[in-house]
Amino acid sequence: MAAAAPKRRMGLEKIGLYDVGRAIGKGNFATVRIARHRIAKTKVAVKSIDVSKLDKENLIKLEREVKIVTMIDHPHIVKCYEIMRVDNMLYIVSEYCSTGELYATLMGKGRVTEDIARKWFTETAAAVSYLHNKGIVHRDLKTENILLGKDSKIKLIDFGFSNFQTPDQLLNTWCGSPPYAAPELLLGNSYDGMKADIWSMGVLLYILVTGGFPFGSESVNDLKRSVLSGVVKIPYWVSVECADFIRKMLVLNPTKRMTIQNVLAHRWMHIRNDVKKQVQNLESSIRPTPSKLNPTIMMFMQQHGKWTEEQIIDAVLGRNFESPIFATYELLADKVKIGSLEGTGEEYPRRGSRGSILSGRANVDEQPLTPTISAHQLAQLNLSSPDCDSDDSSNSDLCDESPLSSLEPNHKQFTLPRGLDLMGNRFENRRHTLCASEQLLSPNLMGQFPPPNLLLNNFTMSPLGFPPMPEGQAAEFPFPSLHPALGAFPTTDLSKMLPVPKSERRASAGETLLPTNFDLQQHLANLSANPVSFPTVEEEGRSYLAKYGGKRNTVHCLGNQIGGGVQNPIPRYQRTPYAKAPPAERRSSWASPSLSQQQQSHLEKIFKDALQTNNDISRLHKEFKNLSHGCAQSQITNEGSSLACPQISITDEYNRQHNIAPSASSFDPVSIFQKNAQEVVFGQRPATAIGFSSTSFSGMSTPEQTTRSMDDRVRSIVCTLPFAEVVEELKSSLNILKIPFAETQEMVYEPQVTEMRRLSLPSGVEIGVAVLPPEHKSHVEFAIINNDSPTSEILCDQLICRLRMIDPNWSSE
Ligand SMILES: Nc1ncnc2c1ncn2[C@@H]1O[C@H](COP(=O)(O)OP(=O)(O)OP(=O)(O)O)[C@@H](O)[C@H]1O
Repeated sequence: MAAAAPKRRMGLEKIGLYDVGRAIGKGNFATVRIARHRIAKTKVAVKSIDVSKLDKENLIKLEREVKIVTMIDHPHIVKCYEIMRVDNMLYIVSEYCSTGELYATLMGKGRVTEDIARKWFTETAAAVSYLHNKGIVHRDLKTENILLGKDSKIKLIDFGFSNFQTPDQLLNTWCGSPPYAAPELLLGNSYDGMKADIWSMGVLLYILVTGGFPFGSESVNDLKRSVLSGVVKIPYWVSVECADFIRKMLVLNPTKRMTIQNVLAHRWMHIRNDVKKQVQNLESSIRPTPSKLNPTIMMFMQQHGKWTEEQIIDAVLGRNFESPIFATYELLADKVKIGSLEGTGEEYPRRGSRGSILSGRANVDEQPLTPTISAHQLAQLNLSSPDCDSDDSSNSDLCDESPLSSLEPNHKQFTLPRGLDLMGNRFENRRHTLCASEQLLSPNLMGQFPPPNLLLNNFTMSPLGFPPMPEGQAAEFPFPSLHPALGAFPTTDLSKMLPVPKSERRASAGETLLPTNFDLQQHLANLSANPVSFPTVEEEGRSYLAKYGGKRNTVHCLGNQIGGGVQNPIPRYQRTPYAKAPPAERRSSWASPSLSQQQQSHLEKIFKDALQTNNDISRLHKEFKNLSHGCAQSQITNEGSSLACPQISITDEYNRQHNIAPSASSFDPVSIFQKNAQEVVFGQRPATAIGFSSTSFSGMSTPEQTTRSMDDRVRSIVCTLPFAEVVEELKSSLNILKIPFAETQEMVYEPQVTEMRRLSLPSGVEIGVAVLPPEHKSHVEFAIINNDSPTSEILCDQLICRLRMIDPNWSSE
């Protein structure tokens, strides 16, 4: 039943104090993956770069990026927590924004209203103003480098091309993305990076309010021509103020172009918006280097991280980004909104006020050797992160079957409707930053740019899609040719945007990354020739089972007992009522509320019999038929056997999260069980009858109960004491601690069926006890499946300690 906890973190790589999961982004040289800090339990983004693959120029750039990200701290810039260097790899750990790129949002929405545009643009401008005031230029402002955090807050990322610039200095390196590049860059001139940023901001605002790019082009040369023409066509629905603003940012002559101060002062920015106050508030919310350290966090870190007070003080006040201590403190501080805890009089004094800088101890009050934390303090550490979406109590969306392949997972697993498929796969369509050297993109060589690519082909055609019809006008303009914006925007059918063939993705500097016209034609031909078809539910079920071997995440029954010796693909140590499979493999089983306890017991009994009588499941099959009789809302025929099991619903984590199938699919579990099932679940949750994996796209029934995502925070112990004694000990410990619990009895269907006792605590801790072969010892598992918190961890630790005390022969798995 149980295993050592680390082994359960399937698919999660451990780097430093992080469990690193699936990839969420890919850049020129970097892969960005989602991760979770093991102490703070905060989700973060980890950008990994293999430095051995970088040339000297890119190494310098990388070190500059590191320098810049560790010196900036702004509410609208993704915050860096830690820099790790392991072997050839460099990892930049930063706050995680789950909502994704503005680019993807715009791909879905098209243009946004001017009010929304104003909010996002003001936040971006505040971040750029902060950078420019610090003498930093971003040089790659674009919708792909703007993420949306919690509450749709803008978070600027990607400082790969940022640099320092003194007031009179001009820069020479060509970098950025062509559609956002200022004319002086396109011309290959030396340039003022700050003014180049303003140009990119002009393009950004244009995209926000129109849904398309301002300059059309068939190629970089055409783009250049279009930019240098000085003509910016702005559709009629854009307000006069906004059009004026855009034009002032897209001024060809950089010396006449707006500065960031002018941007913040433009009247469009002030419509229903107190920009000055907003920017001031933002600047004042930038946390200064803490003068005092939070005592609760200090104690928590001493207990959980086993660091000394001195180590913590040194790392935090020294802002040592290469120390896990600093990152842990900052992550915890962000959770408790440190500001609210400061000034309580209990703080640790800042380094500067101490007598001895070296020891850091002179003025520090002696703390108790074993610091204690009150429940109240612990609760504060468990607060959500105030700003970003980093707080999370589970690793549920960290893992994937194959972390790196997850860059294109859904493309393969689901057949999406045509438009969605092509638009939604941002990894295929997204534009990448070109990082060309000056020579490569010098005016003379620009004409020799590689073959036209789709992105550039579609500049005029609004890669973000045809501008949505003005509200209420759609009916009046049924045909694209009649669209009021037609004069300015040649139409493009976005559904025909072509995914970039892998072979053509650019790997590095200055490459073109998109397909040629030939590929486009081929693609269009294929589109009409092969209309997209959805797999049937059965096909999905079968293909999922074929792929994942019917894995599921709860009580197990060996598949090789059934249907001819297929080995259960899940190693014994992972087969636990609490272990979590990576999300790609995981699915939730929703049970039938109509399945009574009695019916369930009956099914269990038949199943047990089936195991003992040569795996004959015909009775079970019949039973399902009987069960389904009279409630056949969704008749599903599966190769001759017509069964209706509308209440046995299967969906998967991905569908649920992405609302693809808000409901689940139902299909005939018995037929699939006969052919493919490796495991069967009875009694996983009180009402669950049977569970299979599925990657269903088409939903049919409604989940009757919300699934609880299984966290992998599992502890375990193997006791030599009898099962009943272990259960009693746990129950009496909980009673002493005055912690209520619900007790349920379940069966674990191993070759030898055994009883399992489950104690469910309202705080989200689940304790399972079962006697398991081969030793027939009492295996106890503790899982925090909800509201992951240090308090829950401490409770599990205490109970484990208690069991160890009464059972000197205990062992770990
Ligand atoms: N903090 C984050 N939270 C969520 N997603 C992120 C985060 N940081 C990066 N990403 C995702 O990873 C992608 C690549 O990250 P980033 O732009 O930093 O890499 P890069 O190598 O500099 O990319 P490029 O070559 O496009 O400039 C982003 O576009 C974004 O989708």
